Amino acid sequence: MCRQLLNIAHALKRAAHASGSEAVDWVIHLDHDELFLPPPQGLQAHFKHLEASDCRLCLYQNFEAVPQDHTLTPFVDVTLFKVPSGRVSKTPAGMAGMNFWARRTKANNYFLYYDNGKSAVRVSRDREIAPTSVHLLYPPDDLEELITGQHGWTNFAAHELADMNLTWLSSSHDEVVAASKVLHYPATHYERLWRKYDHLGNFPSVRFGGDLVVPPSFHLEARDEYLKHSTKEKQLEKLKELLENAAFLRSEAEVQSQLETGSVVVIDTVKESLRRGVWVPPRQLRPSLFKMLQRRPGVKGMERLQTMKRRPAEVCFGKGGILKNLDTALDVIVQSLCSNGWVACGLGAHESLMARALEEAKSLKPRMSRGTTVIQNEVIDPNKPNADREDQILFLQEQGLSGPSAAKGPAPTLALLESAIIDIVMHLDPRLQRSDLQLRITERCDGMLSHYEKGGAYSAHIDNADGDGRVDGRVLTAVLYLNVGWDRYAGGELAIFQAEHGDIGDANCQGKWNMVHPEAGTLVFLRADHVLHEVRGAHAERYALSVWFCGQHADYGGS
Ligand SMILES: O=C(O)CCC(=O)C(=O)O
Ligand SMILES: [Fe+2]
Repeated sequence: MCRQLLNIAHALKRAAHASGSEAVDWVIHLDHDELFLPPPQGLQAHFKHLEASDCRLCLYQNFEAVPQDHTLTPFVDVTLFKVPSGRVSKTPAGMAGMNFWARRTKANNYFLYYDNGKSAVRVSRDREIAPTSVHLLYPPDDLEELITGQHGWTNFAAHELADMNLTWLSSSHDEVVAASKVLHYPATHYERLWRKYDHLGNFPSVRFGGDLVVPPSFHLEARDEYLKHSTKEKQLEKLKELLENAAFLRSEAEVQSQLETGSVVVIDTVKESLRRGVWVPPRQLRPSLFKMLQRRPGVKGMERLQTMKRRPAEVCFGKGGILKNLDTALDVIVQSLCSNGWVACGLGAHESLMARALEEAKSLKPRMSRGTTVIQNEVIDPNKPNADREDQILFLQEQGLSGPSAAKGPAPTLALLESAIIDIVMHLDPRLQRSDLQLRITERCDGMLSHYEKGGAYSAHIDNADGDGRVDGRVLTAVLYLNVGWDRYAGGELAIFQAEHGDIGDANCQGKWNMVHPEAGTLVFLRADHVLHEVRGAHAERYALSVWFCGQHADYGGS
């Protein structure tokens, strides 16, 4: 550790005083078993981008190599990486993926070695700084300025920062930062593992004179395995077993199943680059914010789209609904989302259940408040005369209406329907990952109950038109209507625009509006970040339960 700190101090000193061809603007500390994977646009553009925002420090997460066989040339052979825990979906599948790995070590470790990231720091000329640690290169004197000016960025998820005492960093959702990563190849051959522990020998479980206790870990398990045996042959054999059991995926089926849980990701850009001898950038995986905003039609464009033809939407699976044809239904939903961006289906819940849900929704009316629109993190005042939505809303969990005590509360049926929607989407998730959309659901939002009446409408919009201001924005909207005995003459249709020619932002876009009646049991899925839709004036009381799901590209991190 001392040697590493001295190395960094030396590098920073040289960087600060260097000039001409030696001049250096940024320093990043990497071990020799690590690589910095720049974002899709390439290193140059990335750092320019950061400089433009006057960022002084970036902290990148690391991705831990998962070998499929022993190799001494991991950079050319390993293409599977464990995804940092903060970026693994908190869905049942994601949790199963994390547990799959944890169960493989005595200490229940997900990452075998460290899972904090590595930082890059911008160097000021003629100014020497001492690094804070090998992982966090920020100059301690600058901390206050970094905090107040929000000059430190990280691609760690915001909810992870508190655990690492890093709340002073801002978690950036910018796709350029989020796509940059450190690839860590800590143990890819049993002989190298043996050498490490042969070198370290019987090291103590405490560091810094006892101030830091090394927690139970794969590191200590490997030390103990080494010490337990006296001959080199035996030590090699046992460490080989240990490494394979903890770190390797040996069959295609195992690889496939972990790719599906989202605990691992394929990153073959390093291998490809070394093989071809030129830098092969990872492909761009997410549309940039600029492109997303460009996709939104302007006022004139919207007026034009409003003149396009309207037709009744097809509602799939009729009375039997999704629940009675689950497997086929899931396939049809994914197929429609791929080709059209939306689908309307019957849920198949019993009519009496829907009637109870409607009663519960009505009883909650006094607790509802005006829906708000958020554009680029700014809440638009719903009382402004030109407000785009006229609904009343309520969030279930926020109001204590879902969760373990839901059964005793005033809305057990709504809570049940919310879990049914979530269950269906959890089943859709692996299919969406394999589909052309290559979409992985990573999170869900609190269920929202909405109410429209007296001609109330919600003008044409895309739910997540600007990235939602977070790393994984909303990608899927699910809306279940609760209106038993809905009178079709009362309007209130959900109108979904489907482009047939061009994109909705293009001046010559052509397409049709698909009109869905908000009848009890009709469940609509639409792509939250793509599909333009509106609620037409509703002249009767209109209730719906919506759940949004966040996600990311399934092979996020490069192909
Ligand atoms: O209730 C509906 O039909 C959809 C409402 C909607 O578009 C929204 O809340 O974003
Ligand atoms: Fe919407």
